[in-house]
Amino acid sequence: MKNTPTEILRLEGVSKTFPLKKDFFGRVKKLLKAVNNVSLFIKQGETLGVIGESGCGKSTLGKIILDLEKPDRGTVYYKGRDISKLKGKDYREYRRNVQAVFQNPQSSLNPRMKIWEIVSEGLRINFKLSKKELKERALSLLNEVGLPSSYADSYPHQLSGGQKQRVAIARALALSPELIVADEPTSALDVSVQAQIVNLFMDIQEKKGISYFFISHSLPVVEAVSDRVLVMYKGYVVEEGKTEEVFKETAHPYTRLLIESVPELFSKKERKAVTTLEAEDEELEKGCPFYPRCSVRKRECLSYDMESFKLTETHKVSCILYL
Ligand SMILES: Nc1ncnc2c1ncn2[C@@H]1O[C@H](COP(=O)(O)OP(=O)(O)OP(=O)(O)O)[C@@H](O)[C@H]1O
Repeated sequence: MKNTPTEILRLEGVSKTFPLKKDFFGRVKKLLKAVNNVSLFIKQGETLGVIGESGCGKSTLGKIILDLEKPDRGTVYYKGRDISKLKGKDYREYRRNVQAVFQNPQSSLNPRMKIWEIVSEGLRINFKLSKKELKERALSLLNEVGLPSSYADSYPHQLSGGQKQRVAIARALALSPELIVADEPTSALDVSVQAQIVNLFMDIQEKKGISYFFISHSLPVVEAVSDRVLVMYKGYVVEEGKTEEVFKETAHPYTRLLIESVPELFSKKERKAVTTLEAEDEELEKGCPFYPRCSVRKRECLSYDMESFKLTETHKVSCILYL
């Protein structure tokens, strides 16, 4: 019998708001809903991609998974256990097993540390290892990410952007994590280097069976790496499904709009007539947040509570047209 992959992470009904406007006395006047009632799961060895335009809540969701932001509502489960209740050894295990690679390797690497020290820092903190052992482990990690050992004694400023991102990946791998939150890991890199880094992520996954929560506003990158995809709009997941469902059987008008804006993903014949209305991007008190920009909107959308509709076992959409 084939083993079903273990579920590494699950979010249930997670929301996060930030104070948007404060009055003269510092009292909060308006709240920004950055993440809105999001539920998701990530299984062992799979990549869950997240797409959506700037400010839709992708990074906040990533930070919630990493416990760098606390949700106001909802629960994050690591292997079935609520992370807000994990203590001591159990909490440390979760933090070791869920690592991050951020967009800008320049700012995420300490400029005063040598490359081998950066890569082995997590091991130094978590395990009692000698300097010799740490360096040996760092050299092997550099090798895993395609960097020659001769870089071990260099400093970050001596490396190119792509090489620095390889160092950040090696650092994330040092503690043998089960899940990596990769937040726009290729966006700061030259186009020619982006594909190499995407390939590195995929090679590592194949060898180690790691899972990725892969955030990117680049649709071709997300399509290439992901098994499943979430589409976010103003903090809501408006569509989710297997990669081919989201990209080929696109259901939500917003997802269609996103895909339309990347010409190489859609041949002219396949393009559907979805255009943005000229309406400004106004904030609605209730109803579908995409309403002001939607070309297929109806009056009922203004009272729609964003309940999701199952198109298949794996494909879900939050749009009143499907209810
Ligand atoms: N610490 C914070 N305080 C106040 N507002 C915040 C904070 N962090 C994020 N936000 C706001 O929450 C919303 C979602 O931000 P987030 O960074 O999660 O979006 P994103 O989809 O990752 O965008 P980008 O692609 O530009 O990184 C944005 O409007 C952002 O300004």
